[in-house]
Amino acid sequence: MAEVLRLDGVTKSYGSGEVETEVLHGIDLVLEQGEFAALIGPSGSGKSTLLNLIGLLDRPKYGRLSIQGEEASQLEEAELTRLRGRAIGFVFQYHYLIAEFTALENVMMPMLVERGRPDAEMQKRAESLLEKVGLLQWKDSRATNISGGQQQRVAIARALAMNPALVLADEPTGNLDTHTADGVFELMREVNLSNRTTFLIVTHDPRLAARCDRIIELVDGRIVSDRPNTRT
Ligand SMILES: Nc1ncnc2c1ncn2[C@@H]1O[C@H](COP(=O)(O)OP(=O)(O)OP(=O)(O)O)[C@@H](O)[C@H]1O
Repeated sequence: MAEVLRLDGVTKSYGSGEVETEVLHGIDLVLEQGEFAALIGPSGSGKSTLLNLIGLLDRPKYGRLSIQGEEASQLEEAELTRLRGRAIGFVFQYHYLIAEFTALENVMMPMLVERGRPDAEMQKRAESLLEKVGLLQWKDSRATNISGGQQQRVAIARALAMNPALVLADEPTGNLDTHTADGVFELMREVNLSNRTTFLIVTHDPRLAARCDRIIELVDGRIVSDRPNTRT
């Protein structure tokens, strides 16, 4: 199986000198293509910090981190940005859609950033992604004129725009009611199964974690348990 992510002995500290505090202590983690994993743990255990490192938004203090075999610590900022854009999709608790843009334009954004100018192919791909998330008929609606669940579906379509190997989702259903959360979660699962996209999902919701294939638990900056979930 292809390895999408590898962390060896990754640490992260905040502050410096006497006030430096290590919040991640020697994280080892491998995610293979097609995995659907939950990252759980109490508030302050380091989940978002770990997601930021994996998402190449921040750098570890020590240790090695590679995405699709590319060792990130060796890369310059510009190369990191390129790797991030190509390999990783992000879904956050708040969707961060651009309010003035339509659903279609929001989904096209990552492709525009990469290629500079809109073209017909980009538009076709954005339309097919919106179709996949069940929102093609809303493509010309402004991001603010659709419901919270629909906004999060657009955010998922946007995360998939560059066909990433890995999607990092930080409390993707945290703002949604149970029914809508279930729909958004199902959608991520469908994408995982149909494209073999790897998902790492931070969640506080034990119901959702229980529907992932693997549950990784972080406590005080350490992985204290990492187990396959047999209940799915
Ligand atoms: N920018 C920062 N500067 C200093 N300390 C930080 C910073 N970000 C996080 N921390 C600290 O690092 C630790 C881990 O925080 P982190 O946000 O990663 O935890 P979390 O598990 O995601 O929590 P939550 O579930 O509440 O989002 C906490 O002790 C937090 O106070």
